[in-house]
Amino acid sequence: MAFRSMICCGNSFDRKGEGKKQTKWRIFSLKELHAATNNFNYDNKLGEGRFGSVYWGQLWDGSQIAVKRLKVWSNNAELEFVVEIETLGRVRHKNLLSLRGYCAEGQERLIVYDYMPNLSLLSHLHGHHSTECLLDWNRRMNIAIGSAEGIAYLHHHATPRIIHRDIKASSVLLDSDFQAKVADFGFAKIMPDGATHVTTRVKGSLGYLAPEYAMLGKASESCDVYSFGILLLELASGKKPLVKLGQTAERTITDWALPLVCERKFDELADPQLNGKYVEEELKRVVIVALICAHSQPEKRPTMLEVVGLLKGESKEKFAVLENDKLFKSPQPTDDRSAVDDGSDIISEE
Ligand SMILES: Nc1ncnc2c1ncn2[C@@H]1O[C@H](COP(=O)(O)OP(=O)(O)OP(=O)(O)O)[C@@H](O)[C@H]1O
Repeated sequence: MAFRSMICCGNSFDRKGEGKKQTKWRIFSLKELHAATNNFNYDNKLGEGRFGSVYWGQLWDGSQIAVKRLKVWSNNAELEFVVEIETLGRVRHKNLLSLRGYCAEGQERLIVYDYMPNLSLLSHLHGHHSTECLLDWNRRMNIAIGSAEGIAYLHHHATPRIIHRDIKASSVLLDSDFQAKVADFGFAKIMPDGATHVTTRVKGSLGYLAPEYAMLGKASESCDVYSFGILLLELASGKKPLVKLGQTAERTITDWALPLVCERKFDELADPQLNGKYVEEELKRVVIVALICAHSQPEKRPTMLEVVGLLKGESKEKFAVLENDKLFKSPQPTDDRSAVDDGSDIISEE
């Protein structure tokens, strides 16, 4: 199927502008989704997550969709599913992936989204598209600010407020203009316990979990801020949240980045794929904000609204204070080194 290679580098791909026009929220029939996805054909499969598989599809009007077919559900949870999905469906922001609708027939639970032609940040940083180097510094900055704005909207403007709980590179999708669309918000909450491979208390992903969330299982906005900090470091450096140290050992991306920041070696933090083409001031801003977001003490982390201002360079005085935080003074006091231990050893990958 041709769509697999249809990576989109500019405006021209989205001929009809489907990605931009506001689509009406509605209920889909199973029959319609079968037709759109060629009966959930393997060739249409975009990928598989913990909660189910995602398929590319095309509706009768030509618009492209992504259909998430959930794995585990039971007949009697239909009402719960519909109520939660209807709530999420009302959340609209330019940097959030809108839900177009859903289908709940028999045991089937499906969620329909707009298809994002440039796929996820993960695929550009570490996956299929990482060698194509489509993420120049300007795009990365836009993605950083856009995704921060999307999450800030969930925390501060959505009613009820939404804690994402699973911010990571694969949850940030990219539209035809490489604008960030944060996906899967509120999703960890609506899935019944047992449908994920992590513990039933903690529904996040390895390497991105705030230490207090990993240990106590209590989600809050500041846990999202922590995960966002990890995502920012990943975006700037091209490194994974857990950096390999030989065959078995791993260290967290914050453990790797913090000493470099203390020694002001910002050039060593930049993704080599950028070939030195980045704006130094912005890189420094992203990395410092990232490490403050990933502070071990939740009360030291900024809010997402503050993060937006900092990334945009609007809060110069606040940034000057952060830059001189004791976290960035070399040598590292033991307390602050633990800032970067995400406590992820309590979660198994299986
Ligand atoms: N709207 C979309 N447009 C394009 N690709 C999508 C869309 N939604 C999901 N995908 C892709 O489908 C794949 C599976 O997504 P899914 O959200 O189920 O899992 P995940 O986020 O990769 O992992 P997990 O859910 O386990 O945390 C990913 O590669 C994702 O990039």
